[in-house]
Formats: sequence, structure tokens, C-alpha cells
Amino acid sequence: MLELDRVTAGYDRGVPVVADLSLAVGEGEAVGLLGPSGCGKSTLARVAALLHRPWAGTVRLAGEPVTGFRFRAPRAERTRVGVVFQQPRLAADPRLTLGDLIAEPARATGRGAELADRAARLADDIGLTPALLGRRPHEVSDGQLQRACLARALLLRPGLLICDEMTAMLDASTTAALAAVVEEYRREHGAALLAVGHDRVLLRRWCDRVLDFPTGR
Ligand SMILES: Nc1ncnc2c1ncn2[C@@H]1O[C@H](COP(=O)(O)OP(=O)(O)OP(=O)(O)O)[C@@H](O)[C@H]1O
Repeated sequence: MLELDRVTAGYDRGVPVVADLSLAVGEGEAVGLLGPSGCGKSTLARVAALLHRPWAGTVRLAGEPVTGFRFRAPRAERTRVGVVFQQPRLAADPRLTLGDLIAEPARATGRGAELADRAARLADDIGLTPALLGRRPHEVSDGQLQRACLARALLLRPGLLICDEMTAMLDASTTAALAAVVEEYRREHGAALLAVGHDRVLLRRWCDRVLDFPTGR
């Protein structure tokens, strides 16, 4: 589902954060990527989610080389991947209600009316009441907002879900609830998962394979 082939990426010229790294996630497979803070896990996750253009190397989704990153990523490629980040407040438009936030990918692809029922079902499955769906991010807890971000990531039924420290800020019961939603989604749709984090126990529980982020360049 996802192949990173000799990917090098970074921010400051000549100082790669990820160097010559290759990684594959099979169809329906769950892979955990483990590493300490600052090692480059999020950078790699953003490359895999087509949100950061690598300096070198190839990214393939379902066998097809990705042709563009960020705003240059074609919609058909972008919508194959769902992403959830560590900090929901940085990933949510503060002007939107939680209901509109979940429906955002549908509206952006001109499918708002078609997917309205699906969005409502997802919100219900993920534990968001109609009252919460009418609130804006500043009126809900981090856990409630992260639930909405996960629902948003699943709305277009991506074949690959990328979770970048999705539960790092959450309590045990919200963590368990979100993990259960991801597992159910994967069971139902056969989706692959790339979970990035620093908690080996959590990643082991979630994933078929857990890899250590390489420390060498
Ligand atoms: N936008 C940016 N501009 C410049 N440097 C950055 C940027 N984002 C990250 N970095 C640097 O790249 C390196 C890797 O960061 P990254 O966020 O990928 O690490 P991480 O392993 O996900 O860390 P954490 O677990 O703390 O989130 C760090 O040294 C960081 O300072």
C-alpha cells in the first residue's frame, strides 16, 4: 500500500532529517515506527502523507509513484491516505464546528451531500454526540477534538491511515476508544496503518510489525 524507497527529507539545506530510508507497508498491514523525540518520525509521516516533499527517493501508493506533494498532490493520490496528528488543535480549523470539521474532506471533494449520512454515522461510532458536533474546537476537550480529527481522516475511506502520535495527549480511556475505532475500520475496509510513536507497548498492541527508526544517517 505504501512504499518509501530511499527517501531523504529535511528542512535546512544539507541537513537531512530522514536519510536514505526505505519502508514498506503491505495492503491491510499495520506497521509501527518507533523512535525518540526529534528523530524524524513526524517528518517521515508527513512525507508518507504527501504533506512534505522529499529531497530524494520515491513514494509509491498502491504501487503507483506519487507525482506531487502538498498542494501539488493530485486529489486521487491525496485521498488514498488519511492522517491524524498528535495535536488536534493544530490540525483543526477553529472556525468550524466539529460536524463541519468531520465533513470537510467530503465538501472539499464536492461530495458533501452524498457523504452526509456516512459522516453522521462515523461521528456516532466515534462517540461524538449531536450536541458536541455543534461546538467549535475551543468548546471541546482535546480528546473530543481528536475523535473528530480521526473521523475526518476516515471519511473518504482511505486505504492507508497514518497516525502520528495520535494518542500521545490523551487519557487511557480515550486512547482505547480511538484504537478500537481504528481497528474496526481496518477490519471492515482492509486498510493499512502506519503508526508513528515512542510508546513501544502501545505500538506492539496495535501493529503487526514494529520497526525502530534508524538512528544513523
Ligand atoms: N518545519 C521545520 N523546520 C525546520 N526543522 C524542523 C521542522 N520540523 C521539524 N524540524 C526538525 O526536524 C527534526 C525531526 O523532527 P520531527 O518532528 O520529524 O521529529 P519526531 O521524531 O517526530 O519528534 P517528536 O516525537 O518530538 O514529535 C528535529 O530536529 C526538528 O527540530
